[in-house]
Amino acid sequence: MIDLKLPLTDIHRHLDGNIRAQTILDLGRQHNLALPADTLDTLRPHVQVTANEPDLVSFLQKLDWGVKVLGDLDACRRIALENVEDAARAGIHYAELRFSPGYMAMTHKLPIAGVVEAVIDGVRAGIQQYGVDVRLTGIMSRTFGEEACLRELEGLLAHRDGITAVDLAGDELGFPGSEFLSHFNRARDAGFRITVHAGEAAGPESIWQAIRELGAERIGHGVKAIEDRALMDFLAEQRIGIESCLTSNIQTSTVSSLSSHPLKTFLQHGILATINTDDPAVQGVELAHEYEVAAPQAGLTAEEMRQAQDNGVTIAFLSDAEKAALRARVAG
Ligand SMILES: O=c1[nH]cnc2c1ncn2[C@@H]1O[C@H](CO)[C@@H](O)[C@H]1O
Ligand SMILES: [Zn+2]
Repeated sequence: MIDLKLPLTDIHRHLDGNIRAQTILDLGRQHNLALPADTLDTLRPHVQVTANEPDLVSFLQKLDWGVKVLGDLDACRRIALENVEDAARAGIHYAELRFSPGYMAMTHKLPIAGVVEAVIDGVRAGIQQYGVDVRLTGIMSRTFGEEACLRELEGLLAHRDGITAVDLAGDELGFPGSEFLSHFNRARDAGFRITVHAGEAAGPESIWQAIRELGAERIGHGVKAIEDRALMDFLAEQRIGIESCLTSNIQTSTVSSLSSHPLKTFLQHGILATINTDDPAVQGVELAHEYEVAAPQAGLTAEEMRQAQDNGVTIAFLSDAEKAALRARVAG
């Protein structure tokens, strides 16, 4: 259940994991690209999860067609703008949209800094048009290795003012956080806020590593913290928030069923855990589904959902004044 008096936030939402199927068709035609299907219905199974995937890496392949159709920087601007429209339609007041500029640039060899600029542009236009408050997080896609991540970081640094935070995402098992120390040292020196995907495919040690060595202020997913009581204590004490994505965790087979999802325990433990989508278009779910269907199935009470919703504002990458303004705007 969504509390209408509180801001609705989605602070873990991949912009390049939320490309509309119709837009994939349009861009495919526009750039003369061979797609696996040419109608919405037949394309859908290629770009959307239809049955739970066996693991994270299989799930992530569903994002590939969305970025393969990004034939030029205008296409990047378009999907950024549409993402803000989608967030507005979902009733979201404040969204942190994350994207991997190197992943978006890869197929058509677009300039990475150009992709960053186009996304910032599209999002700015969307904010004007739809009135949603948005911040951007740049992702380094670990799946493509250290060098590729360095190029992503450099593209993000070239547009430092338009980017709030950096993140590490992709294949957590194949590419441990320890390979990216220098990237995060540079990101922190530049004043970026830090969130890291950790404890999704790998265990609690990956979360410890993200906090201690990469400087994570928040953790994406963090599911495996449930296996380490000392870590849960630490997350609560240090106010390191968890960005939970319930349906995503089922679709990647990270958690076997919602009734065994650790979000409820995290909240009971006093951890600043939140409810988010991850990759809405790929998952075929929006944020309302997470509050109205998934969270109750994960055993959350109305009060626990309200707490999670409130935590979304508390751990947002905003200043205290911005958080207060956001709360006041919605409380009306
Ligand atoms: O649930 C997830 N876990 C880990 N990485 C993810 C998830 N969803 C998307 N990406 C990764 O984020 C980048 C695009 O924004 C890509 O690297 C994609 O694989
Ligand atoms: Zn994610």
